Amino acid sequence: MINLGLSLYSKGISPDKACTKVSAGLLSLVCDCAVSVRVLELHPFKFFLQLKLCSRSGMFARLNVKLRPALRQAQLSWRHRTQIRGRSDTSATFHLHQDCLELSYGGTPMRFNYVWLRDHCRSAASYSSNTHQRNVDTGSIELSIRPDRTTVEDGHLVLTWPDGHVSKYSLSWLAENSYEVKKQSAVQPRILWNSDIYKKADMPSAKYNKFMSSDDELKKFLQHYLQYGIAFVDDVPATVEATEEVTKRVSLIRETTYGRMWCFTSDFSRGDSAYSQLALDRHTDTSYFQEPCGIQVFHCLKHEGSGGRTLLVDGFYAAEKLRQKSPENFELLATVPIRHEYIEETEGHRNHITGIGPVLNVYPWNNEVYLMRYNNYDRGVLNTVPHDTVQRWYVAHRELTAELRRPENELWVKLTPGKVIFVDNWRVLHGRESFTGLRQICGCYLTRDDIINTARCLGLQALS
Ligand SMILES: C[N+](C)(C)CCCC[C@H](N)C(=O)O
Ligand SMILES: O=C(O)CCC(=O)C(=O)O
Ligand SMILES: [Fe+2]
Repeated sequence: MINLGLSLYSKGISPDKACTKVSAGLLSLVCDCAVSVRVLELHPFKFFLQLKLCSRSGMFARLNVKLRPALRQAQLSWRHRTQIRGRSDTSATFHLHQDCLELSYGGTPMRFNYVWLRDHCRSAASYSSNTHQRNVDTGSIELSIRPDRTTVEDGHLVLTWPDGHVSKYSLSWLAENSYEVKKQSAVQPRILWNSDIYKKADMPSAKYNKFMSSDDELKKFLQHYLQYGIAFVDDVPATVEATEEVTKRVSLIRETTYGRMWCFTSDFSRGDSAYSQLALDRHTDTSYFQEPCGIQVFHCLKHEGSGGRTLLVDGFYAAEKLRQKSPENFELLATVPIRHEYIEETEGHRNHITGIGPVLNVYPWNNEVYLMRYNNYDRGVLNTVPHDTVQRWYVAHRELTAELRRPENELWVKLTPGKVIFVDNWRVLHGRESFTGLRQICGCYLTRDDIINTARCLGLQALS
């Protein structure tokens, strides 16, 4: 870890404000080693800003900048997150321990297990660079394996194994793939929002024609979606077909018991409150699936009446508030498995679906929330929790509910014909106001894997 003083040539930065006020390229930092740097990308994450920096001499680095909201002209401490790339003078040192090889490179000490190193050999015999698949038979690696010879040559760690096989790993590959670097990185850089933050960010909607024809427009849309968990396409013809066309640009449609593309109105055609005129409190959908649907798409094709606005709440913003205020309640919601259930017994439909998992799902290596299940309508009988935990669970659930219900966290939008919204159903809760008159909504669910696949193929950082 390197600690340097930094002067921030941008005033009034706080974690919340940073989300809206600062965008890539606006910050100029000068560090006390007299290297002036430019910000290429910026991702606010918890109490850090993640910056991708480029110096005049072309060095790249990713940094976590810790924010101290109280300071206006902030003196910030910063932490090296990954190696500095493109430097020929980057030195590396290694140490062979009993159980691992310790490598110091780019300021980060990293430990690599010996079996791991043999297992991750990238030589042609061990790994196919065409198919990106492993050829090594992991089951045949001696569990007590150690290299006979270890050197660093030309930016690579070179190991010779007892059977004579040589493995070469580029130092930057090792750094990028080390646990030490991963545990400091956000899998998905996000901008957490309340209504004010989202409105001030003033994110533009994509426009149908451009969205359908330009990959750049699609990329911008996906960047927006990945950062905020919601994104809009405007000027879409108010038909199911055009809505389907738009969704197919980003992902495969996930067919469910509601169909592939669905169209619903308040006709009680299904045994669920969505098919009524009632208000619906904030919730995530399909919490009763073992894997809740990743994305929900809505397009209001028609509304002749009043009310019916859509409510959106960033569940991860609320979860982070809970983590700050009551880490033990956060922990409880992240560990106690609960059941959600969908029981439908109507003339045309019989379904009984259940899914079990905690309200908050957190990656264990970096404590990042990646999925929230929150649906009080569909929450099943609570019998997966021992007696002495039940009361504590309700207290924790209440505290999360209070955060989710803060008026300042509510973003209300009226969906109108032409406006298609994509909602990250693992993160952003939706609800609706009660309404009168004929209101027709079409949409579909999408698979999360596929939208992220599209984003990654367009060069965006998504779940890396
Ligand atoms: C979207 N569509 C109207 C098709 C289905 C609605 C499903 C509603 C269910 N209670 C849930 O939250 O999953
Ligand atoms: O009617 C709406 O706006 C949304 C209803 C709902 O929650 C859903 O369909 O999942
Ligand atoms: Fe819903």
